[in-house]
Amino acid sequence: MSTDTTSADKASADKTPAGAAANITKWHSKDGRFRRQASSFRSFVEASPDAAFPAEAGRYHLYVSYACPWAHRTLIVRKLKGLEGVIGVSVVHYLLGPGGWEFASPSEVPGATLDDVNGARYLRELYLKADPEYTARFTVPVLWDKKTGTIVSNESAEIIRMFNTAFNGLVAPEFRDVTFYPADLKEQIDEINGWIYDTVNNGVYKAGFASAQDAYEESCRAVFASLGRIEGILAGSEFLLGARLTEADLRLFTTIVRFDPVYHGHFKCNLGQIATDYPHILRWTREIYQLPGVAETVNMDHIKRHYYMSHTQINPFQIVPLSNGPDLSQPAVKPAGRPY
Ligand SMILES: N[C@@H](CCC(=O)N[C@@H](CS)C(=O)NCC(=O)O)C(=O)O
Repeated sequence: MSTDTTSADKASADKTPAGAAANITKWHSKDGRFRRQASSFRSFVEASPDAAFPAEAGRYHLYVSYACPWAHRTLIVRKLKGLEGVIGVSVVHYLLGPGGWEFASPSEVPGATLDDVNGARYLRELYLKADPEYTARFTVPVLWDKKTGTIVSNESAEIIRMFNTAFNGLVAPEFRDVTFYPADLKEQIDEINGWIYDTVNNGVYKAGFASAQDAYEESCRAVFASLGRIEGILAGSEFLLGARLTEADLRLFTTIVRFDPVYHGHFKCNLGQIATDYPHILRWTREIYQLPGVAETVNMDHIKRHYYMSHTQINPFQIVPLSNGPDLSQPAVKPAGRPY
């Protein structure tokens, strides 16, 4: 992940509401390219009771947005690892407004929650509680430690690794051996995550937030080159790395469910669509969507409203398009192709 310091990185440094309002949508650097900042809180919950952050039921709390593809990964792994009774969740309002992510009652915004753990109105309050000197962006997801009152991690890639193993002693027996990062596939998972992160997960953002034509075109073409490569892999394989569902699939899935309804139009990734041009990716998306518990982590209303209504520099009238993309509840039919 890039650690370049950009004007976007510093966008949240001005903590006054006016400063935040002026900066919240400034995501691109002087050269017109979007660079995602590196996450700041990088501790790990571990199984050992002697660890700085030992796994304990009810001690850790996850703050997410249903809209955010990075937060979405953590929600899926929490669900598929049977961690719902062990780690609580709070969900922010879909709108990323001038003050950053804000909590809302479910009666005000269905699907959102208030912050029952810290009583915060804005997510930024948690960051400043954890580190009063914090000057970077106030992002979701956040894994919060209720015992020490701090942020364990705000890096989704690492939160899903913790969820994968650290809490195994606390989950029901049927979830203990479930792993999305099996020892024999680690290298392959890391390798595929690398190019999928750069060209697809983050690639759509690089296309969408580019403020220079060449930066947009380069990123958009890279998105579709990788989708073509992925379509080829999934034509001959049930999941990205064979018959086992891994972390690599879950990380890609959250971008693909947003692709047709959001990235195709809003981020101008319009050289193709999953529904019509990538039958193998569509089959794979449906397969994952239909795993028990996954569909309830996909809130298309929050997803669409977040992107189309928050990024007013791209969509000033905040019109939210009607389509939700392909119906993922339809049977996951394998199109004609190589047998796997
Ligand atoms: N590296 C982080 C990235 C998280 C991230 O960029 N989240 C976005 C939402 S999709 C966010 O909260 N942005 C708020 C902001 O930048 O002000 C992760 O994967 O956990």
